[in-house]
Amino acid sequence: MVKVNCLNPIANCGLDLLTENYEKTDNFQEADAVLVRSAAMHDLELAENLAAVARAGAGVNNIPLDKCAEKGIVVFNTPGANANGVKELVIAGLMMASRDIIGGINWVNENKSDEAIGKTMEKAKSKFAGREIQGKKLGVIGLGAIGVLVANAGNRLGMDVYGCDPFLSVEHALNMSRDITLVKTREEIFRECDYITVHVPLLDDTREMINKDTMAMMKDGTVILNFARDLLVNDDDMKEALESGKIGAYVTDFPNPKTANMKGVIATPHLGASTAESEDNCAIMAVREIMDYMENGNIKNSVNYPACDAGVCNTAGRITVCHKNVPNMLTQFTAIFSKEGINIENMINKSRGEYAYCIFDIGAASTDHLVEQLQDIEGVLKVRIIK
Ligand SMILES: NC(=O)c1ccc[n+]([C@@H]2O[C@H](COP(=O)([O-])OP(=O)(O)OC[C@H]3O[C@@H](n4cnc5c(N)ncnc54)[C@H](O)[C@@H]3O)[C@@H](O)[C@H]2O)c1
Ligand SMILES: O=C(O)CC[C@@H](O)C(=O)O
Repeated sequence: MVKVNCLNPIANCGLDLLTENYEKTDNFQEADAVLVRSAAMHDLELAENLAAVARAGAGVNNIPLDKCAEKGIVVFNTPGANANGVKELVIAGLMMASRDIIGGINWVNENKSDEAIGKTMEKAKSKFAGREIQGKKLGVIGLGAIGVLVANAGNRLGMDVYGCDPFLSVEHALNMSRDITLVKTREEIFRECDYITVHVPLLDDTREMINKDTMAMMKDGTVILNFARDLLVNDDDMKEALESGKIGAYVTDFPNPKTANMKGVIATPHLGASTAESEDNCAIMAVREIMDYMENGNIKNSVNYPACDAGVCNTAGRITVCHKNVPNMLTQFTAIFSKEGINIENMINKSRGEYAYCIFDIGAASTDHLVEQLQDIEGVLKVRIIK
């Protein structure tokens, strides 16, 4: 029985895929697999039995990826599964920053008892006048699942769209409208655009990419949209830029104690992926990834181990090994099978940075004795019997 712990609520349509071989547990420490959304995992103790963590979403900065890799715990995410939900909220953000929709709605609420509201509003409305986005320049930093959808939507809304992504994948490039101008550096976006939206993961290279120096390059009144992570922006510098008018508005899905109370900020409470469709897509993808890993040892969409797919095992046994990507590991593994007189019928070994993963399909049923010997090799992080 595989024990699954959910650190956040996960949509039922995903959990319903779990068969009778799986059991939900409220105890994180006894889980073999964990499903998580935004819960912070950095301070959690990782038990020996934990084999997999699936993030029902894109960002994995709430998960200690290296600590997991070091313990042979494979971490998955669900690329693209919530991208449309975020894109739609970004478009709402573009509109809210351009037309004073919020000021207007607040005015109606404040004046809802006015019998003559139909007349008074005609006088009041000039306070809430805005500008149109058509013909304005939109800069998209990060052209991944979300960035490409935002760039294409901006283009369809008549915006002049610039995009930047030093690691642009072929898949995303193929999905991008040819009307979008690709630039090499984010500085070109900072200098050119009226609206700048960031869709990058939070990494050392992207942390506080919107700061005093980069905002100094921007046109006066530039609108910044941040539906990625709050730490991509230096909040103190943003406050100064909003006060001086350098930045016209800061739209963020990640308010914190500083920005929640900052003049010029339009904030939503991390709502980007909070749609029934996104939650369902993420839950289904995350559960399928966990099931394929637990049942077959296959890895798809991992963020700390290489992709590895051996299909369903049709030999007598299958053993998987998470290990350090260092010389001489395979020789030591195969020596053990050879000593036990077991034929390796199929074998896949893949590496990713410091870590590697091996699937052995063997001609005999796997035994605890085999696992113990493999586990004793220096550099081996986790060994699992699949069959
Ligand atoms: N508001 C929400 O609810 C919500 C929902 C989903 C994702 N997110 C955030 O949005 C981020 C992007 O999500 P996604 O699904 O598009 O992920 P993704 O992995 O598909 O795309 C990220 C893109 O950023 C690019 N990138 C990395 N470093 C870069 C750099 N220095 N400069 C420019 N581009 C760089 C990558 O090449 C990739 O194409 C996530 O990491 C997450 O933090 C927020
Ligand atoms: O799970 C959520 O609600 C948000 C997910 C989002 O931040 C992500 O990175 O995918």
